[in-house]
Amino acid sequence: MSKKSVCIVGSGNWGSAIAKILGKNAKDRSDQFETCVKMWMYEEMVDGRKLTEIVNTEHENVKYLPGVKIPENVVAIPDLIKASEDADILIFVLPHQFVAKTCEQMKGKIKPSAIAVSLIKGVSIDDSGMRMISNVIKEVLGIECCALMGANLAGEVAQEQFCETTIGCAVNGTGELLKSLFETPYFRCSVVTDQATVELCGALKNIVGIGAGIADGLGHGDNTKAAVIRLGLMEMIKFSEIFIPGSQRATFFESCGISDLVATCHGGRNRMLGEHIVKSDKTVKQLEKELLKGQSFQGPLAAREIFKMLKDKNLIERFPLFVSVHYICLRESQPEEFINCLRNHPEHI
Ligand SMILES: NC(=O)C1=CN([C@@H]2O[C@H](COP(=O)(O)OP(=O)(O)OC[C@H]3O[C@@H](n4cnc5c(N)ncnc54)[C@H](O)[C@@H]3O)[C@@H](O)[C@H]2O)C=CC1
Ligand SMILES: O=C(CO)COP(=O)(O)O
Repeated sequence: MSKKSVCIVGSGNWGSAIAKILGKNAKDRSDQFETCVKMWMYEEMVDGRKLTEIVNTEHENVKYLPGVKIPENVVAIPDLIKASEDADILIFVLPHQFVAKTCEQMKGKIKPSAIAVSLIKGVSIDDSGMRMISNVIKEVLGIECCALMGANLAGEVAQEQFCETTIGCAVNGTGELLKSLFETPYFRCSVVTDQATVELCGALKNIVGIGAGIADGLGHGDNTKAAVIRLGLMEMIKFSEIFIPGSQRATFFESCGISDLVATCHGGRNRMLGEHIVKSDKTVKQLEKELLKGQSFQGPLAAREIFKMLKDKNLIERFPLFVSVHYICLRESQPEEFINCLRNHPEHI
């Protein structure tokens, strides 16, 4: 079998943490993978220097993952086509709003035999309905695309603290190939075939994470947070039953399901957003700029997209938690209303 070359499409907080894993594994498993891992970087200036130049000389993404060394065999490249044209495995790890445009630029310029894996937590909604991000990648590029999601807060993964993740992949053999690319003693990968549910969990848990932050901001404790997690999980399951034919309940017990939900509701950026929505009167956009300094909250966009789906299908009453988070993010509803939403949730009737 010829060696596979790897390109990471994206280089933010999670992209940089995963670059640390992939760089080491590509080097250690040189019978399977090319040692050089290319990383496409959306170029920007940091203190008067190009970020790609900083990464390639100091081997650290000083803007998105400061304090963590990235292996020297990971090379940051500002030109998307140069980074991706020779790759056998494309790892997509961008905020979900940038995926379609990025893929359009790559269309027709990558290896037709390449495979992709999406680490992106979000969905794409348009007039034709909902598509998983892997489907957007698949349709634009015409290649196979799997998904990898789990309870994987980037900073903790970069510190090599133990965690699990889920690879969603229905194609025989590809899941095992991806497992051997990603797995480390501190990053354990399980492969499941129910890929759509894996991806949907990744998108929906960000909405629930904002709800957990709202409860925190209002001064509520662990019992309330547990209720947010349970009711959020029930809405996630119900949503998947309605919108994903064949979705399996067991997938919610993988890392991509309950574990990611718990991690996000305790330590995620979306949880932090919810808390600050309560404690200030700033917009989500202002809070993103101030709190994340270039990183991105994926929850508010997911809440807007899911709200649109629910409205189109006349299902708003059945998903009060998702809907309440959406209105609070828009500042069209007071954060205190979130607790009423929990109190009156249809799960209690
Ligand atoms: N950060 C985390 O702990 C985790 C994040 N994820 C998911 O991974 C995905 C990527 O997240 P992060 O790496 O954290 O990104 P991030 O939140 O750090 O976003 C910043 C990235 O977006 C890039 N960017 C800005 N404008 C762009 C444009 N116009 N086109 C293309 N790229 C642009 C920036 O260069 C930077 O690389 C998201 O879907 C997120 O939900 C998944 C697991 C963990
Ligand atoms: O997906 C994540 C952890 O698995 C990160 O969540 P946040 O985007 O809320 O930080």
